[in-house]
Amino acid sequence: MDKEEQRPQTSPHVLIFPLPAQGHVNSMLKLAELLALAGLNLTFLNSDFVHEQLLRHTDVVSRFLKYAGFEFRTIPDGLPDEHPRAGHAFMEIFETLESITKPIFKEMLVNMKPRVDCLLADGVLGIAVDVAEELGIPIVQFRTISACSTWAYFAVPDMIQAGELPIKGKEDMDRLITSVPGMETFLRCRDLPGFCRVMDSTLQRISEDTRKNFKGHGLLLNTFEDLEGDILSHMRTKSPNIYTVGPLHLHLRTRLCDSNQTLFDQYSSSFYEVDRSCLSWLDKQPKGSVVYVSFGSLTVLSSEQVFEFWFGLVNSGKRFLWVLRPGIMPDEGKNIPVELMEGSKKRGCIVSWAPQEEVLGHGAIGGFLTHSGWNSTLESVVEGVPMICWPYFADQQINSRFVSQVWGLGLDMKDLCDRHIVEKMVNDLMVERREEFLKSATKMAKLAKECVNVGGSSYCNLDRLVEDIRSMNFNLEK
Ligand SMILES: O=c1ccn([C@@H]2O[C@H](COP(=O)(O)OP(=O)(O)O[C@H]3O[C@H](CO)[C@@H](O)[C@H](O)[C@H]3O)[C@@H](O)[C@H]2O)c(=O)[nH]1
Repeated sequence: MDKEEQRPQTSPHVLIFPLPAQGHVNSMLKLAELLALAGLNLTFLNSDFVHEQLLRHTDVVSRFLKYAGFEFRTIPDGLPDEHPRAGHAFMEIFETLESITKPIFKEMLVNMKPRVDCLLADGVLGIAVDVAEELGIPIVQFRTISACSTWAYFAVPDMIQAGELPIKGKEDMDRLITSVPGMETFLRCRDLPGFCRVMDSTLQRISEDTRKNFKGHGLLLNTFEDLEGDILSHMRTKSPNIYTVGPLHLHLRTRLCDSNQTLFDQYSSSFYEVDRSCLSWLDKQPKGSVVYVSFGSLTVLSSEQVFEFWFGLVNSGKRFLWVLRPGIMPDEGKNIPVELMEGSKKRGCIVSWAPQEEVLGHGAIGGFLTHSGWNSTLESVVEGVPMICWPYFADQQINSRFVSQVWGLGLDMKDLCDRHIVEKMVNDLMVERREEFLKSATKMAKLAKECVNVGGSSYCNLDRLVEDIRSMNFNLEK
């Protein structure tokens, strides 16, 4: 029996289309599994490149076989195989998605059987919105970033109109931005993404795509009301139909446990080989003593930057577990100073990719030095781990401001990359201000759990989304 015959006939068919990037595919796969558990028929559309990584490094494809109504399909992202798909070069994908992927996607949708009843597309895929509109298919968009970042992106035209953008140069960085409702008192120029610093086509595209997010049948966010309720209330004045369903990884874990499914910690959607040896190393470290360091899947660092972090970590005298992903440092080749090698041997563990969710949940972890990608931020929030933020690009700049200024969950290093600052911040996080950060982090972790439990806001919103998709009745006044 092929997949088409296995699909429950009474359920609608939803096509899920993520941006082909680790941070996007991770959360959309989790959402997909939640929807599969709810019995919807789903097609998950990966780029050929991403699908190959998943096949190589995970069992995710076989894992989804158990859902009768689930199918993976693939599509080219238009980039050559050897493209790094990281750092600022990643942005080139938006051009090839438009020129190469879009027409293929349209034809795929026209011919897909059974017919697609609803498109659940990544909110940065303007191409999906265009095609859905052209073919008259209902679309729910999913922004994989925080509500606060989405809201700041939405306000870009207002910032321009108010003369607050463009930023005039380095001396302008501490100026307060006052035209983003809800952030008037603390959002500075330096908290805006790099693309706001130069008025180019990226800024225009991101701003236009974000405006489109508020025009579909619904906007889905991987966040929870207790974390971002204030900003969400501003957003709801522009788009009443917002579903907050996060933290998705915790939500999925909870619902899988409820339905007695496979343990979540054995489930990876990594594009890299996961090195689980760091878990045995963590087992040998004292409780709360280790700083976990990871900059996600897209950050690119110079060897100078790597050495500044490394010296800062070693000089802090604290234990550390550091993920140095393949390709994170394209200019590697500099000799590593002896004191770094020795300091790392004594107190460090370096791996090329870690089982991050499990690492953050390990009792030995006391803090997280992060690039403030939204998944990493949420994973830290869920485990009650305080953060030092070193935002690299895009939404990360805003997330890090909220972590330090609004939620009190850690420190924001912003544009600084200096061994003395790293050392001081590690000491502040792990010793001097430890109690203060732990208190807020523990409280927020508890609220996150409540949101995804039966009756919690994210739990109810997911049920509402499934119901709305089933009835194809997106009440925009809800
Ligand atoms: O060794 C590692 C390192 C990371 N991860 C996972 O990889 C994901 C990384 O996601 P994220 O923290 O969001 O960072 P990026 O990979 O940089 O994500 C991109 O996508 C995010 C969601 O849209 C944005 O917030 C970021 O700015 C953008 O760079 C997380 O789920 C981590 O658990 C691992 O499993 N092992």
